[in-house]
Amino acid sequence: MGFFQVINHGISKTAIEDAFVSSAKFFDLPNDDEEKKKLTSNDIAKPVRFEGIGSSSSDNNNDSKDNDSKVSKEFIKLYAHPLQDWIHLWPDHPSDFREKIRNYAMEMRKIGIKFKIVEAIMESLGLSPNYLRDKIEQGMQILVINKYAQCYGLPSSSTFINTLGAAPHSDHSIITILLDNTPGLEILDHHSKAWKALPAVKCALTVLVGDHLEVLSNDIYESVLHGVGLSHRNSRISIGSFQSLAMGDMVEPALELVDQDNPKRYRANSFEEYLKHLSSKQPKPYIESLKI
Ligand SMILES: O=C(O)CCC(=O)C(=O)O
Ligand SMILES: [Fe+2]
Repeated sequence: MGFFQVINHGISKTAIEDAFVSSAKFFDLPNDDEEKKKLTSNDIAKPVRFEGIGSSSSDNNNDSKDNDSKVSKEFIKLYAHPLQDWIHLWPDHPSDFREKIRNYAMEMRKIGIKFKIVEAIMESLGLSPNYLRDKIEQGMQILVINKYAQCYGLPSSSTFINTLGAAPHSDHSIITILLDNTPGLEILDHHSKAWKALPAVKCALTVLVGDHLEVLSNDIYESVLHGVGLSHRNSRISIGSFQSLAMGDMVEPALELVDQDNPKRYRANSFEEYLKHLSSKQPKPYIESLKI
């Protein structure tokens, strides 16, 4: 279905809790706070940027204009690898933001790349566990911290079809590792074509298949359409760690997965190209634009 959940991952509870507390403190700063004002931008190419509630751009490639107008979330996007290139651009208050978010980013990188997740995915495809290892290690990591507004007066069964937190989209990444402080993510089940709420497993990491994994696996893995509804119960914070190759590195179907019966289904493309696609505001989802 394009995602899996990981438990017993060994990431310290403190690192996770600290990242959520520090993120909440950032979002709680008043909107005319200097730091927020300085980082506010809807230029998607910016390595660090904040967007407050009600703005009209989005980092998701197939949020439609109609959906955008209803979206009720704010977020901060942070390039996070190589850390030393970016951390000085991150907010420096709340005073512990850089430290706590850096720790979190490093934990996500460790579990995603240095340990088993990417390796296991490569192995499951019949590729060497080290496939693209160096490129992935030197690749990009982007953190997106989202805060969804609490929405009073909603029926408890409301879904994002009615009231959007994040419009349906797939991520551009190879994988995205997500954590949230309250449930809300829904995914489209390819088989039944129904939207389903993700199982709420305490402390589980949710790993989403991104477009670039669909490409490199030549359609064995399919990236997952996902979105977020708003809750009447409480506001929600989620932190996604997007793992990709470097900006200009080309991603294409692994040659080992291409033969006469399984021709190449996608053209080679890069993260840089994805950004261009986003800025062009084409309605076509990025992954569709890559299909041969
Ligand atoms: O908030 C979530 O659970 C999902 C966020 C998301 O899909 C994204 O930032 O790309
Ligand atoms: Fe996403």
